[in-house]
Amino acid sequence: MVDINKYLESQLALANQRENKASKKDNVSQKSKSAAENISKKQARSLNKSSHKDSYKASKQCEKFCTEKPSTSNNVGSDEDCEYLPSDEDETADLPLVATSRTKQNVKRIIDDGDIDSYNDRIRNWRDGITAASSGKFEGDNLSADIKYILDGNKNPEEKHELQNGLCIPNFIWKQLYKFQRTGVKWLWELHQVDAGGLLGDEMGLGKTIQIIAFLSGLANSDIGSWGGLGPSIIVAPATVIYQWVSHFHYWCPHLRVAVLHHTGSHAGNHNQLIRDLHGSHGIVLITYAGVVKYSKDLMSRKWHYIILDEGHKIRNPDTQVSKLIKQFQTPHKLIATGCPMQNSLQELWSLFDFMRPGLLGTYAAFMEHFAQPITQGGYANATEFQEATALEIAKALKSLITPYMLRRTKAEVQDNINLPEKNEQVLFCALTQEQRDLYMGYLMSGTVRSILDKDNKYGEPVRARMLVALMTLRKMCNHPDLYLYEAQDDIESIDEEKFGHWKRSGKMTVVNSLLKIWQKQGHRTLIFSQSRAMLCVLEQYLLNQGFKYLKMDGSVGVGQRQSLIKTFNDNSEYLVFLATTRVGGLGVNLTGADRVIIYDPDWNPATDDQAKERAWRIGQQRSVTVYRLLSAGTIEEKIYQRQIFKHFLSNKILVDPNQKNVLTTSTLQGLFTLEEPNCDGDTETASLFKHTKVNIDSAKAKKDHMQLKKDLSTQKKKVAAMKRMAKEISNRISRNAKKEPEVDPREEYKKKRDLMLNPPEVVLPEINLVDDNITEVPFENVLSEIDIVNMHVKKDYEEKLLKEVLKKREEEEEGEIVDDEDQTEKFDNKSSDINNIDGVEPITKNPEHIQNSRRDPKVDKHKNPRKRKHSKSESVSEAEVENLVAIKKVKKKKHQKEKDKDGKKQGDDDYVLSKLFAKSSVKSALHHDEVVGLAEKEKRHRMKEEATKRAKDAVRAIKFSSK
Ligand SMILES: Nc1ncnc2c1ncn2[C@@H]1O[C@H](COP(=O)(O)OP(=O)(O)OP(=O)(O)O)[C@@H](O)[C@H]1O
Repeated sequence: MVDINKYLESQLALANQRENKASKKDNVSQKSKSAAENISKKQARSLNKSSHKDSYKASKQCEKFCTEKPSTSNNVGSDEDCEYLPSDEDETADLPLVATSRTKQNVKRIIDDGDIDSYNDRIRNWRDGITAASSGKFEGDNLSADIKYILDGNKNPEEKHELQNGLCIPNFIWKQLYKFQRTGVKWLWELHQVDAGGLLGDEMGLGKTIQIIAFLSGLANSDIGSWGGLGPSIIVAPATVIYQWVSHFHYWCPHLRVAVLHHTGSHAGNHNQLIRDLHGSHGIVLITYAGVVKYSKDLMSRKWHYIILDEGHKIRNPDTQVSKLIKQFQTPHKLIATGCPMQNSLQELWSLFDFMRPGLLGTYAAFMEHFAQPITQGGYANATEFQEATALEIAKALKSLITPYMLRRTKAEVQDNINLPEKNEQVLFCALTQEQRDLYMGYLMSGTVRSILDKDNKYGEPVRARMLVALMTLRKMCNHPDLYLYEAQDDIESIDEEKFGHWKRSGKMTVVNSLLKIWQKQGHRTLIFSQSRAMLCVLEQYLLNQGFKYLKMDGSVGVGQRQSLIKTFNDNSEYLVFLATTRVGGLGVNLTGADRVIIYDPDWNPATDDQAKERAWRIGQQRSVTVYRLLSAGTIEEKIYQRQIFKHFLSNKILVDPNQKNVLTTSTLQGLFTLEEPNCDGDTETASLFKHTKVNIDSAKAKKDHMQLKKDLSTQKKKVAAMKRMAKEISNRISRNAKKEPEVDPREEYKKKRDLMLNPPEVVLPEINLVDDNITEVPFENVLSEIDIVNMHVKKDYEEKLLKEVLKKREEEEEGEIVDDEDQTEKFDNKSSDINNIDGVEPITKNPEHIQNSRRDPKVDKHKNPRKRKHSKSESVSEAEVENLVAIKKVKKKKHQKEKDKDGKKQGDDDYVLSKLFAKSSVKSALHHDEVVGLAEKEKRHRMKEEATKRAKDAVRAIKFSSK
């Protein structure tokens, strides 16, 4: 007989063994398991409490755990900083004026014209300023564009530039505009004349604000139309940039009254009174998107001339209250300004056009069926050939439908005008720490995740809500284990404050730590963006501990103070870091004081991250910019990045090139809830998908470059020290002599300088505008793109021939360059093997195309600068005819070489930083972001096309000229 007790005991022992084996196999600690259990219970409770129908509420409930951390207790919760939520939820908060103590320092507020007395004071000061500037006595600091115009030696600030059909733009603005911005103003004027709405979609940082202000100022200065110029208008903008508009208006168009309809505005009293006053004086109401919801009834009770939506993609979701309300405004003119007209899906484009050109894209249902669906379908990598062909044709049709009402220029297209410094953008795949890995795995095995992946859904809860919560939890772990553990903890007392948020416990923070330390030494200033306020607090604590001086901007900083905070950072180089949430600090603002950007965590919406990084790389930036997007390797963050790439592809297909090819397939639900191990090459999924874009580092060369740079710096330092000594000696001598010589009156000095400014020695100024507005008749549809004009007039085969010629010429030039650089290439080849010997770094195969690209410097292409070309007569003469020409070429070549060397060093700087990170194994691999989203390739093609087009234009001109 079998002893039942013995049998049971043996079974129990076996079961225990199995369990132990299993737990050994899943490699997850007890701490991780209990944290996952705890959090699963808590999340289930919070889901039960919230409405199951509303997944958004559920995810917010979860988010609360994070924002309730002790270190953030002084912060006010705000929808602006919705942590980790898909970004279709927008900033809608009407925030009270609260600022952390650190942000209060040195911050001077910008005052709008809501209060009539302060408006009158400002106008009086401005008029006094004009008088003072005209008589050479201006000493104030309230500089406006017209005063600067006088100080620059121009006598009459009333001079105007007249466009066709009578729009008069003050010269002090017109002369400041870049050529492409002038085209933008003309385009706005064309739209105005045909009563059409439009979308100014220039890439971020190209001065959409200034183009709109120049145009409005033109209207205000011209007696035209039923309003006799500019009528009362509304500008809707995100809270963070509302005061940026005020300061831009005060600078460029000082006489206009612009008032902020928001509780931070200077107007005290009834808002209806303010609306009435502004309406009566043809002023401008500046209002936030949340403000439109609040005051829509009062605003809509009057007729307005213009309604302009800055960052108009805020109405991309047609179902939100704000979109619906804004579309009810019946103004004759409607404009949208946004650098990201399409972010996630085609429905967004429909929504924007539904505001400014209702009916153009049909009804929502028809658009989705006939346009959106086939284009999206044809975009997947597994689409059939027919689906692809259909998508291409429909995308082309859609592009040509919207083109007349949308003007979009990229930075690459206008680089010759604006001369932006280099930008290097990379995606760094950071290793998780052991603790993060353990927690991640533990949570993947928890009940919450199991219930999501359960096909039968026997748990009965809405999957979307649970999924959002689970994804947010994983993202917290990727950022820092404590964001998760704090939430999982039952007992807050047990939290070890010493260790809480320590940088060594997070892979990405380890990378940040290394980056900041190197950059501090190199004299760079950094913007750090995170989706999450809790993460910002962890980062803030780190910065405090390390003694880095920083400023921080999130939803808790009052709307009225944000602009001043930004100015403080830009003006004071003592602040090394600017911390901001992506939603608050990433939209519309100018943060050119920094030249390094870290995007700490990716957003589902690529435009949110793109917006953030563009804060530094924009007009006004003097230094080359490096952007690092941090991703935790193998985690949910990689999947988010892959979604970003797909969305990029979709918007490029409509806005840029319908022929764009996709590389990604649809991802599965299971795929989101995995932790991928690197493959045999050490790459995770994304890195191996985009292997061709991998960053190649010659660590030995990087080190050498770095040492050289250091040496240069120390030589420079020595030179500076010697110069200082000399300066001291000279100043001693001067002070000895000073007793003998009469003192120079500083007023006399100033007078002399002013006289020189007012009557400068005669210089022949280069003519900037190639086309005279008064004599050129440019039909409306053609103002959109000069390239299109030529394309329409020039035969296709002729174009192809030109293209071939250009390509041939390029090849020849490149060959020349390659021969020049052969020695260097050899060195590169020999040393590139060094990096393969570093621990934790996978072997890197050199991509010859990448090396070639990095050698090519578009800035030095002599055909690129139309201004120079116009005045360089020597170019039309052969070298043999003009002796000096060779010398000019040589000089140019030297300059070319110098610029190349400089860029090489900049690149070396970045390579050095990366090689350090690789050496520490904190970064697994790195990709070139621009190449991943296909932009680099596109830019290359664009430049080629541009060159061919320019030639075609010249040819057309030559033919016209010859027939005269
Ligand atoms: N012609 C110009 N002269 C001087 N500064 C300019 C000019 N054009 C633009 N800028 C400056 O460039 C910066 C970017 O301009 P602006 O904020 O208008 O860009 P944007 O296209 O609206 O960007 P975003 O899409 O990010 O809001 C500003 O600091 C602006 O003052």
